[in-house]
Amino acid sequence: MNTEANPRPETVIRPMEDSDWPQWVEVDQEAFVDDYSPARTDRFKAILEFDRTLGAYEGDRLVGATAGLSLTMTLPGGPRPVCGVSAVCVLPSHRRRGILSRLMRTQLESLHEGGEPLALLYASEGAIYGRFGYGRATDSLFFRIPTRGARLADHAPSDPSLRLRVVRPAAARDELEKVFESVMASRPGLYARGPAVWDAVLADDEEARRGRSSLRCVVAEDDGGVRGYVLFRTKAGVTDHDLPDAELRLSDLFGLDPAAYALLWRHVLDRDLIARVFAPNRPADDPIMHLLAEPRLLNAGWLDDMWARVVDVDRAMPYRAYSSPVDVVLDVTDTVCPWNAGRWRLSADTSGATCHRTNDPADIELPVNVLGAAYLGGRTLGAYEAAGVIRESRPGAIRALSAAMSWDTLPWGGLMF
Ligand SMILES: CC(=O)SCCNC(=O)CCNC(=O)[C@H](O)C(C)(C)COP(=O)(O)OP(=O)(O)OC[C@H]1O[C@@H](n2cnc3c(N)ncnc32)[C@H](O)[C@@H]1OP(=O)(O)O
Repeated sequence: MNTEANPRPETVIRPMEDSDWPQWVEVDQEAFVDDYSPARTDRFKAILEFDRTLGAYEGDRLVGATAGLSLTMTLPGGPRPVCGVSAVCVLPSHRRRGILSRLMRTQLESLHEGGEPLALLYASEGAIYGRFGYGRATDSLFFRIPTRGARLADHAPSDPSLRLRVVRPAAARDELEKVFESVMASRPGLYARGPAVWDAVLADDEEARRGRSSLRCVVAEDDGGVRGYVLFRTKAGVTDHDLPDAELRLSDLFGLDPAAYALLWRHVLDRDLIARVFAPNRPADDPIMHLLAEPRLLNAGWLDDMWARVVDVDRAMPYRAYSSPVDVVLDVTDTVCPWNAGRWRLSADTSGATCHRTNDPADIELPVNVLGAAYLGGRTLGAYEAAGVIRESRPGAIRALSAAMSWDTLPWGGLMF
């Protein structure tokens, strides 16, 4: 018998419907402590797929939610469908009652029953998702480069056939999309941007500006067409002594080749009146690190980028390519998705991989998070061994798995979803 004076209604997890949209916006705004303009709300809605959402309901009242996005992401070996997890929120009055846990488990069960074998997300806080089997898979760097003295080294590539063109971003949209589509396959983690995502990238209302200039675009091109582009905003400023103190905040910078890439960096570092270039989201192996004559001027900082979750070990491990041959028995711990727990033989070489249940003795014991962390190719597994997170019973097994799963170029998502 329930003896509480005001018993809590039962919380039910089910997909959301279009009519729940206003409630969702309210829960989201409360949870993220933010107010959204109608334009931003519309952009958010356009990216969502209602049949891939889950809501936590008390009666008809929405108190928590999550969304799955059908993304095509470059994995080691090429672009594949994956599930992007986004818009996770629980009403502040209902937090720490296990609602997120139920949403996460239900989402993973439904992926297990017929979805993609890999889920990825950007975390609002790094301490949340490890408990659900996600591993930190990609890193991003931020640079705060004082432009005074920041020049490219003499070895930086250049191509006299290249020229710059200042253009309104919306007018160059087709060309930007083409450049992005061409570079996407070159880096694990980059994912295809559909029309709604491009709308958001190029959004230029007051909320998108957040106190900065309108979105600017410069393309690098030759007679054959556009070979790269940069998108940025600026924040005007002068010092007390009337010296230029404006900041240029970079969003996208993509080049199809080293010369176009270098020219775009040259340009942003050399704009008149700009005192600093702030590049808040760059890959961990950004080539600019090898191009600045004085690399210390990068003033780099380091953040987590995407977190990855292997939904099904047997489907996910052959879903990507491998850099070198490996044959190992993995003993996986996974309390959230028990179907993954136990021993699996992973056999892979550069032509493909298989992953099957086995009773053979384990070579490596590891939590499922580490498979997610290493999945996109950006982790060396020796560090997890040194941290006591994984163990080998066959000498050399961890090194072999690490070499096989690592990938050149390092993974990076490029744009939060
Ligand atoms: C992919 C994305 O969308 S990331 C965005 C996530 N959303 C936000 O940050 C918005 C603001 N926060 C919220 O909406 C909520 O507080 C959430 C979603 C983070 C957590 O929801 P809750 O329903 O409170 O989580 P739940 O009660 O299931 O907690 C499960 C466990 O995670 C822990 N946990 C929850 N949130 C956090 C956090 N922010 N930091 C550390 N631990 C956390 C809980 O303490 C609990 O631990 P336990 O199992 O050891 O007891």
